[in-house]
Amino acid sequence: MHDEFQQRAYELIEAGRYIHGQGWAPATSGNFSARLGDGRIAITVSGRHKGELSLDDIMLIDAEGRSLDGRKPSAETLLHTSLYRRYPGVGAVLHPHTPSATLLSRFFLDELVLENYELLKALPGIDTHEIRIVIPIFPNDQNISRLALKVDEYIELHGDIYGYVLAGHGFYTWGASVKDALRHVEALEFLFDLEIRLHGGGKP
Ligand SMILES: CSCCC(=O)C(=O)COP(=O)(O)O
Ligand SMILES: [Zn+2]
Repeated sequence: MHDEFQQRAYELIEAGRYIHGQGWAPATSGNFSARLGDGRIAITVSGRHKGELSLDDIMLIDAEGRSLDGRKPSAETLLHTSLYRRYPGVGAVLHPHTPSATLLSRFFLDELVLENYELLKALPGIDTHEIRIVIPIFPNDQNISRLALKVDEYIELHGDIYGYVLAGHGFYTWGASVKDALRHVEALEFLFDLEIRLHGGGKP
């Protein structure tokens, strides 16, 4: 019987294999995390290849993002912890570097509106295509704590979001479980791709 850390870690390993297999985490890009019942967070060690993760590539941090084993967690850890802080129901955060999310900011300035897509029903609480959701696009920033603050302030001002894009970088989305978050990755990447094509881009 695996303990909770191992169960979440294996889910992240499997998600990483799938995400990399789709071409959504090239080289060592992307990072993934899952929250445990006691508030600690299992997260990918910084710089690891996300398609070839093993148990040793997943580590534990506290809710503030501090390493609990001396290793270096993802460079983008604070983007994960601020989402867990804001959303108590969130159990997993996934950050892929998909082609469409990376290209999106070349087509849209500071937000993407998604509406009238049946696939929006893959997102939590949505049961009709007759809905309009906004995916904010933030300028990329190497200062992750400043970026995390900017995302948090946006949510405070505009209300809940399903994910966000970092310009020329990738996107973040989350869910109650790793499985839910992965469904949101797939749905959003599909819709980003459609919007790019709709606005004159070829298949990225
Ligand atoms: C080579 S990708 C640059 C860093 C990045 O954007 C990323 O998602 C991976 O960083 P991590 O520290 O989580 O491995
Ligand atoms: Zn990244």
